[in-house]
Amino acid sequence: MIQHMTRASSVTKTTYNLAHDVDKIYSTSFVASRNGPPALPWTGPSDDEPILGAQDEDEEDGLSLAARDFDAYWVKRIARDKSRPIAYSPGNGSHYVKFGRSFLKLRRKGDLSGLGLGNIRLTCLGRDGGVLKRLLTEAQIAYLERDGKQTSIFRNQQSEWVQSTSRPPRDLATIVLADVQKKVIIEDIKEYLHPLTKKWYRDHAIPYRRGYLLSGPPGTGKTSLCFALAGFFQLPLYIASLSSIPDESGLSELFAVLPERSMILLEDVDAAGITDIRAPVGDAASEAARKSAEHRHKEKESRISLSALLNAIDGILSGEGRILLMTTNHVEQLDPALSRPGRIDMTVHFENITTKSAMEYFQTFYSTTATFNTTSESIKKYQARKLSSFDYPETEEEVAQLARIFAKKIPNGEFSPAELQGYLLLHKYRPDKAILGAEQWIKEVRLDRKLKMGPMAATEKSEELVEPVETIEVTPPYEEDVRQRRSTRARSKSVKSRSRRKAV
Ligand SMILES: Nc1ncnc2c1ncn2[C@@H]1O[C@H](COP(=O)(O)OP(=O)(O)OP(=O)(O)O)[C@@H](O)[C@H]1O
Repeated sequence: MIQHMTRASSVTKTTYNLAHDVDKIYSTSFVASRNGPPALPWTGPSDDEPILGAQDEDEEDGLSLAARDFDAYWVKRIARDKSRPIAYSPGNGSHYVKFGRSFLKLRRKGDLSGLGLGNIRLTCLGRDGGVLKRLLTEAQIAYLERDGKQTSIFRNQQSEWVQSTSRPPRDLATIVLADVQKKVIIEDIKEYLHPLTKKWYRDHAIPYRRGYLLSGPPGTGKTSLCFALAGFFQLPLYIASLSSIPDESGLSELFAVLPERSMILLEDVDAAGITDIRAPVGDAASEAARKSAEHRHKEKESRISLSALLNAIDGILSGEGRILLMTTNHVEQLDPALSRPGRIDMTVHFENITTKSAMEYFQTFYSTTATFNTTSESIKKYQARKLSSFDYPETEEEVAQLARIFAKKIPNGEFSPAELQGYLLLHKYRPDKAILGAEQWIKEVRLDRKLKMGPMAATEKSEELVEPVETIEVTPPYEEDVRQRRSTRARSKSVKSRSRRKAV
């Protein structure tokens, strides 16, 4: 909001950090905080007073030092953490700032305990408010330079959105999901975001909103897909869990202030213990949803009713232009009213890992481009040391060959991608060990599940569990395969050197 006044122009803003833009702040009242974003300390009370702590070292430098000498790196890292930069920001009240040649008055009001800036009112003397507009434009540009490519993530704190972090986008290629499913959802969102679609909705008097339901067992990539989609479309992601919202008016407030072109993720909607059930009495699916909701309501006493949730999603106060994503582990337990078209326009089903997807996952995990993506000599040496006892695949084709051997050992649909990721993380640099240890890992996970199910189930299931793992046999044996790869490599090297000699 920009106000022109007879003698002064002023602007009230709450969104941008002004630290980059103002040249100097003349004030004696500052708030020192270690909570603020360390990269953006405000100018301190005096130019001579150093800002304590330094910026984070360049990531590549840190990695190089760690690769050479982990102990030295760790001492430095801890010292740096202990002297985290202290950010000074103007306290509540009036301050004077110099921006270019102009003096501006800055008045701050609000809660200084959190990360937010509270309410800042800027006033400049004179009739020309242009200096304020310039300041805000520069602040916006500085913000975009710093955070433009990152995915901004907001979480609800009670009934307010608070930016929790910005992080580099997750590549969609790292999500194991059938290519066709990925393509369908991306095309659908593209179509929705198209300006002609918006016009079409308006012309047909249909509320311009789109909803997706992501369903599947735990750890199959529902939340990860939301992060990746937000990164792909460069949209801010707003995440809320129904159980953390204090009451129904809080819920509608959260939906009402969502900006156009944003994504909102409601996690585990089946687990929220919604308090009224609208499924019609009669058919079996609705009955199941009703019973399960009643049961969960008894257990959780959620403060949010189903009608309030439906109202927030598509009521009159709910903003337009946003994309709603809901995740659930039990699609069958959702009230049909929640998932009807108009609220949920597309459902994406996630599954446990299949033999085929295990192969793809292994390939992404050990991709040579991801592992050797560095120009630093010390990091290369470190990797060479780590891999010295093993002939790490040099090409993507070699990784694919190993992936095929690995995938044969993974039974269809028994393990989640999260479980598989946990296992492969134990062998980050050793795809050979991941292959050799797979049967043992499968046995251990099965045993672990049996123990978690309790002694009764354990006895019932014991038959199943002692059965040998069906997919164990690997032909050719792993060692033989490595030998084959080595001899192919040696052959291709000798062909290359022969043709080089010929060329000479
Ligand atoms: N399909 C997948 N592709 C790639 N990584 C995955 C996949 N599924 C799970 N993961 C990995 O497993 C972890 C958990 O995944 P995520 O939180 O997305 O699962 P979820 O389906 O949302 O689980 P929950 O239902 O328990 O919330 C993440 O670290 C993620 O990298």
